[in-house]
Amino acid sequence: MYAQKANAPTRKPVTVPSLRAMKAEGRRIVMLTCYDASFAAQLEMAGIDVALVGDSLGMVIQGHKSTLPVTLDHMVYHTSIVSRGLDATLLIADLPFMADRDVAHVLEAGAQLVGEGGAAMVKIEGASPHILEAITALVERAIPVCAHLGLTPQSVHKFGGFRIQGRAQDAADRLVEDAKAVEAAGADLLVLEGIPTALGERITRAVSIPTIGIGAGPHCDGQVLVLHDMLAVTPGKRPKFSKDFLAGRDSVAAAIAAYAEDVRSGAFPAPEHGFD
Ligand SMILES: Nc1nc(=O)c2c([nH]1)NC[C@@H]1CN(c3ccc(C(=O)N[C@@H](CCC(=O)O)C(=O)O)cc3)CN21
Ligand SMILES: CC(C)C(=O)C(=O)O
Ligand SMILES: [Mg+2]
Repeated sequence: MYAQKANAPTRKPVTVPSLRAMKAEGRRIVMLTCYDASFAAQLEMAGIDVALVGDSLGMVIQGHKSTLPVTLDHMVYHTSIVSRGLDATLLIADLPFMADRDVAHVLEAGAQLVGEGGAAMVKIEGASPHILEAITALVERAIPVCAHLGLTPQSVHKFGGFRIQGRAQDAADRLVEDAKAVEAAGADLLVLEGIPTALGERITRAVSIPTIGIGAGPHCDGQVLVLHDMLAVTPGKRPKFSKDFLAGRDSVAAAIAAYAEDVRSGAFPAPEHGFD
């Protein structure tokens, strides 16, 4: 961890219980992905609540076309270097593709991401029976879990691309049931990705744990974006739900601060960042 800057204001550490308190009090949760110590220090100084070491690093750091080639070793490495740049910001790490092959692998991955990597929480995609079992197994060992539903990128081949999920009524109903199931299994946080705005609102009301949206509309309890998308350094096409916060600003610090302010005020996401 970097030493506290002499005149930097101190911030209370963000914790798993404090995220629940934020939902209860209607204070929006600000989350960004992060992959190294220097950017972690930028997130820390901007007062970002949660940093996510996403397996999106396979795309924006490694240059792959999906998140599937990312390994547990890659995730542990990036989690450990991000953790050195953080202080009060809560750190979450993604479980990579196929770390969920069985509960033993999930627990080993959780042990490495939290024990070696320094994450406070791990994120796992989906709500199939073996995922629910894995969530409970982690929570029973005091590893808090962030669930992830909707456009879960590790299912890209099943979806036939990065497609918005939950558009049909039956698919929407299934996602509401999945959200209740991950909460019942013990998840403390829920990322909703690539779903219609109305469904983001419905799920946020159906669960008592905070929801964090990315392409899920403005009614979620918080928002997350891929860091490279909001700084517009992602090569090629960026998802429609992202926004360039560096445009018209003169520093990375100003862009990250503006993102935090716009999420907290409700200015981001705007209707054009959502799906009907
Ligand atoms: N740079 C980056 N940003 C992300 O948000 C992101 C990643 N990488 N990698 C992992 C996943 C993949 N994600 C993506 C990627 C593309 C679309 C996309 O192109 N969506 C279309 C909508 C398609 C539809 O309507 O069904 C879009 O226009 O945004 C969405 C999510 C989100 N995550
Ligand atoms: C987009 C977020 C939610 C993610 O899972 C990632 O960055 O890998
Ligand atoms: Mg991910």
